[in-house]
Amino acid sequence: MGGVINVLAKFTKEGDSKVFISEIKSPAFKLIAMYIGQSICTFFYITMLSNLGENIAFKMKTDLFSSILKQDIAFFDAQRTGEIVTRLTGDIQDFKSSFKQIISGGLRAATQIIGCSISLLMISPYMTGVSLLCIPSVIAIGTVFGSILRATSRKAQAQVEKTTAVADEAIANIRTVRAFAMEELEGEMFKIEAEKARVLNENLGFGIGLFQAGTNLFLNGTVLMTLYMGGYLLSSNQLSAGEVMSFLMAAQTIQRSLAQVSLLFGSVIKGLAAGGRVFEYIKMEPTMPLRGGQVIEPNLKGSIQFKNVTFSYPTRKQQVILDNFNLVVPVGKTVAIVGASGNGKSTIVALLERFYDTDHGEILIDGYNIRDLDPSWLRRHVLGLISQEPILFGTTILENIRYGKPDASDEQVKNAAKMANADDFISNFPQGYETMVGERGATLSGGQKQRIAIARALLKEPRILLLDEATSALDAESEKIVQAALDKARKGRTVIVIAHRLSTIRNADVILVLHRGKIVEMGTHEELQSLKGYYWALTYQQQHQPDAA
Ligand SMILES: Nc1ncnc2c1ncn2[C@@H]1O[C@H](COP(=O)(O)OP(=O)(O)OP(=O)(O)O)[C@@H](O)[C@H]1O
Repeated sequence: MGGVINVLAKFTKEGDSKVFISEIKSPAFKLIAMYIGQSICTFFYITMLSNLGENIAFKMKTDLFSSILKQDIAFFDAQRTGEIVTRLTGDIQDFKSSFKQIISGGLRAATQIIGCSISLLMISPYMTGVSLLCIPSVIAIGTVFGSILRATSRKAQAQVEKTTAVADEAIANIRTVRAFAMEELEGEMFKIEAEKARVLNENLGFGIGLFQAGTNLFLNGTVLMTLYMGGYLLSSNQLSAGEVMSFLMAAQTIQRSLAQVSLLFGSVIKGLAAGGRVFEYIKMEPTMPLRGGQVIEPNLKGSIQFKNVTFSYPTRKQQVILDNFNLVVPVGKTVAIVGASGNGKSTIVALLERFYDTDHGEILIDGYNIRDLDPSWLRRHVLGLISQEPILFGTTILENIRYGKPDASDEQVKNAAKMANADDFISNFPQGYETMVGERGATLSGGQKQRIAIARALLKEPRILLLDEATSALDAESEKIVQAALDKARKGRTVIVIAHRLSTIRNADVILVLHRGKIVEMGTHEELQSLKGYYWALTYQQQHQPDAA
């Protein structure tokens, strides 16, 4: 009452009203300033945390993708696309969310624990020592539990990867799934894998729940112990009531913060496992780098030699595909390779492209061992591969052809299309070269896709053309048009043709018959016919069909 009277008395004196108002205003202003300050800090804190998380995720994503693109073809033989894509998407997302949660929750908890521990120490070092005894125990339990749960988390994420791979394959091959009426079975297969992932994730949740419950019990026990000890120290006059109260308040804040830390435990587990999976791929070094090695200027001429080549695929080492294989293709000549299915014809092309390295022997182009040449340069400037199933990208025809030479002008693209007998049908589309081809070229016929693929390969003006069953998937009519395009493309180039159809192989300079990784016959069509051996047997049926040749 006296205070109020004193304040009112101040009013009576002229000029003192300003002092009074400033006394009232000053705390209010401080409070408002504090609130504004807090909002600004919150804004910066959230924005910065979000930026940090996004930048880390961006860096991981780009590093991971470029690392994946660099990997040996053998890596892709062993992994399913869906599994690889899960690491790029799901794992990085998990890592990012865990990272943000750990930083935001962890920072708050850590500052509270440190601040309150200092207050506790100042009030009673003895009681502090006893109360904080629990922390090392929580850390010890957390470490043991953590390693067990991290393994479970990795298993769960690997299972999610498998589940995605099943879905990815079914969606990518939806026409085959539909044609075989396998929708229900695919759905069932997905369910089985998803079920396994659910169980593993539930186990993980169970483990995390157990850890959190145990930690909470432990922490609450510590608060009880503090109460008991505080009562004892109060009754023996070693601490005042105020000190005990302050101690309890600070101890409870620590307890709440530690409970918060234990809640973050799940995120730490998930984040570490997801990060581990991402870095496993980022750190992986391919055995065959994309770049590095000799670049021959102006260009190679294109003679090819396989010298005592022995090769097995890395994923199936016990099966020898080429055994001491020898082959010479002079510059500008066309060599056709025939043989029953599975005899290693496509393997020869894969080795020339350096998708794999030979186990023994060497492959030479113009006398240069291809291991000494820059692989990217070799693929971009020397070799042109056209395979049975041309893969186009879901963009325009123009961009698909330009894929062969990214800096090619529209005119060069058009010329390549003309050489591939593709310009006519492209120009007949309402949007011409700007026509979108759909995913993997789904909106084009087989013959049209193949001619775009030929144009794409011709655009880079390769010295060597590798035609791996380039016309096998086409009907007789489309085959004729594509074959005419290929005949034009062959001129002035060294060509290796792998084919079953007589019409494709009979004009080759030399025909080789491959049997179990070895050349068993070699000669022109007429020479091999007269031998009445493997070649004759392979082509017999076609010769007796009127439209085959
Ligand atoms: N990526 C791979 N990983 C493991 N083995 C493979 C791989 N590609 C092919 N093979 C195996 O290598 C052998 C030769 O295959 P290749 O494709 O070279 O035969 P091909 O003569 O071209 O057959 P086709 O005429 O049927 O195309 C086959 O037994 C095949 O199963």
